Amino acid sequence: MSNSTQVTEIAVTGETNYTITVGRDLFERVPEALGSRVAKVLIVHTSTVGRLADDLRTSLQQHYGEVILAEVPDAESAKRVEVAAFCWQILGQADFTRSDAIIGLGGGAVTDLAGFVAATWLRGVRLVQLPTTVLGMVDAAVGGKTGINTAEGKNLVGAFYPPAAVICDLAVLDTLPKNEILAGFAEVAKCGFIAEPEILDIIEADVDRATDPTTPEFQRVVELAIGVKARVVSEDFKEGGLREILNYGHTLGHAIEHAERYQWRHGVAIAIGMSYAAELGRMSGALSDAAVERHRNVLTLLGLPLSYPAGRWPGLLAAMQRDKKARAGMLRFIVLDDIGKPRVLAGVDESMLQFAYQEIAS
Ligand SMILES: NC(=O)c1ccc[n+]([C@@H]2O[C@H](COP(=O)([O-])OP(=O)(O)OC[C@H]3O[C@@H](n4cnc5c(N)ncnc54)[C@H](O)[C@@H]3O)[C@@H](O)[C@H]2O)c1
Ligand SMILES: O=C(O)C(=O)C[C@@H](O)[C@H](O)[C@H](O)COP(=O)(O)O
Ligand SMILES: [Zn+2]
Repeated sequence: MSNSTQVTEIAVTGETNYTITVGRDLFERVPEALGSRVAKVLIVHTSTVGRLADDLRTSLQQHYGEVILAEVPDAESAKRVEVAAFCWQILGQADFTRSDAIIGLGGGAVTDLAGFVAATWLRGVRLVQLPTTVLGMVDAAVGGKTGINTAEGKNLVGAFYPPAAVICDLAVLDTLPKNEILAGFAEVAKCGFIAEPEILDIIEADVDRATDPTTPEFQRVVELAIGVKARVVSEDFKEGGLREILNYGHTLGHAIEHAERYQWRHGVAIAIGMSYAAELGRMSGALSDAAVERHRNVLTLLGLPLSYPAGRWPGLLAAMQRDKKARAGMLRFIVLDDIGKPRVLAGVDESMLQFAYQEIAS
């Protein structure tokens, strides 16, 4: 078990090369991550991490000519084209060039937006991600998927755009409310289900320690989850195949987020999506009752929901048709044959989809 103050570096390789650093009190490394060519820096953040943004700006002003703050609306309200346009306007008015840089400082919503702005400004400027939620650290900020939502659905506009570096400073989680930590653990558990059962063991052994950012168990599960993502992204950056496994629970989960008008936390919706995917895995043949029960147990330990109202099925089915994994109008899901054995399930009969939904409907 690693010491909670140790610093770990996890490499993403292949089509792209960068390092994810995990530890405590790491923000002094930001100038090194930005590099010496940079003259101006834009820090995209929400008011919830305003103090961090102010402190970071003050420290970066010793190194760079201009450090600008862009405060954006909270949570999913940040992932709108109007907010991207607000950032583009700041960049334009500050004469940002290709040798300048953007920092995403916040939860997954901010890092998705900041990444998208970095990918699109002048067709790409340097990006450093400083995630401040568990979900951002294990997932959103670390894999180079960037994007915003549209009225029709989640993440429908975006780009694959790698960061130059990701710094996961666990100390910034001191202010993160417990319900946000637990929502982020949906993606941690996802990595446990699809690839790394040790994560599930640690959660089952002592969920309070596993979800307490000051413990070695917490740093261990965060690093294991980042390791899963880094390995997958290194092999398949642009989601030609393997990367789809990171979408476990997301087909229904994204439809629920849409149905809830993006007022729910992503991880909470994904928890229900994984409970559904487990039922589909059982019905499509291979997943054992015990493995389905393990999903329920782990998600319940984390205080995450497993079910959604029965009457919402028609709307969810319509929203799922817009899932990025669908091909020629045919829905595809990630299901498990066993814990750690994901596969694509395609061409499923609508009646089976509905039958699986009945198993999780409240
Ligand atoms: N790009 C990807 O690969 C990827 C992966 C997973 C999720 N996502 C996206 O990430 C988003 C969800 O991210 P999230 O769960 O971090 O939600 P979020 O970004 O909405 O943050 C959750 C809440 O925590 C607050 N917050 C953030 N850091 C804080 C801190 N240190 N102290 C106190 N409050 C803090 C935020 O202001 C917000 O209110 C979704 O839009 C989802 O689609 C993207
Ligand atoms: O990194 C990936 O690939 C993922 O699928 C990770 C997901 O947890 C994440 O929510 C991602 O944003 C989903 O992407 P989408 O393209 O299905 O919207
Ligand atoms: Zn996700």
